[in-house]
Amino acid sequence: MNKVAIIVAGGSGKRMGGDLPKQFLMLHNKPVLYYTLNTFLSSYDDMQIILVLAEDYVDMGREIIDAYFEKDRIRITIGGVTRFDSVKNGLSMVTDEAIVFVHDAARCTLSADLIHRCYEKALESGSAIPVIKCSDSLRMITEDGLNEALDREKIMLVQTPQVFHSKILIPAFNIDYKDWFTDEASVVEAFGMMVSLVEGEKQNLKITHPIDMATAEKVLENLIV
Ligand SMILES: Nc1ccn([C@@H]2O[C@H](COP(=O)(O)OP(=O)(O)OP(=O)(O)O)[C@@H](O)[C@H]2O)c(=O)n1
Ligand SMILES: C[C@](O)(CO)[C@H](O)COP(=O)(O)O
Repeated sequence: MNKVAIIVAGGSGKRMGGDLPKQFLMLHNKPVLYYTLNTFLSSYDDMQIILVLAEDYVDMGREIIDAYFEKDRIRITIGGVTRFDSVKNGLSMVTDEAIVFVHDAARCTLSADLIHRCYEKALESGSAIPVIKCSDSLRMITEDGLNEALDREKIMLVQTPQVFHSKILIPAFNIDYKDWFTDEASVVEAFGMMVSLVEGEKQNLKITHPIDMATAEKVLENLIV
């Protein structure tokens, strides 16, 4: 089956702060985006990439591709205002039937094993959403402004890549945007379909705040053998 990864790198990294979006910050002398692209390209020889970039950062993205990768496996498209828009723009370039991986550029420490696990599950069931258990206790703020404990055994933390058969994901993204669409699973569910979960991995952190850069650097030290 064709394999296409839509790597969403069109965000501005407000929570990280600074002038440069986090996907272009350096970890061990290479940009965050390099590690994400490299893991996807190495995971399968026939993996194709659609890289979604904000218009102002297309040149920077091209420079990374030119410096490190074979150009013929990576296409670039422009992102949108929301993550949903960026994924939708990427999906518009998927023309053949495929297993589609949607992945945050900011999750640069995932393993190829996770990509393989998601692919196998999506082939079998149509979708694969990686999740991990929560190691903190959880509280929900209730409508009356108070709070109550949640059973953490019933809560899973959701990661990317979120992987679907193109026959599911493309029509799902034709529905109207809702502000609670924080990932592809929520879009597909709103479209009326269930999603399948697979075991994610703790190392697959989403670089969001400055402290995450130090953690990612440490994780990469163990990944780069
Ligand atoms: N309009 C957007 C918003 C986000 N993303 C991408 O979606 C991924 C997950 O988003 P997040 O971690 O929230 O990144 P930012 O939107 O850049 O961060 P922030 O919310 O702090 O501004 C990132 O790889 C980001 O580049 C995107 O492609 N297009
Ligand atoms: C897609 C995601 O990474 C799954 O955990 C997450 O929902 C992205 O959220 P953000 O608001 O863009 O940080």
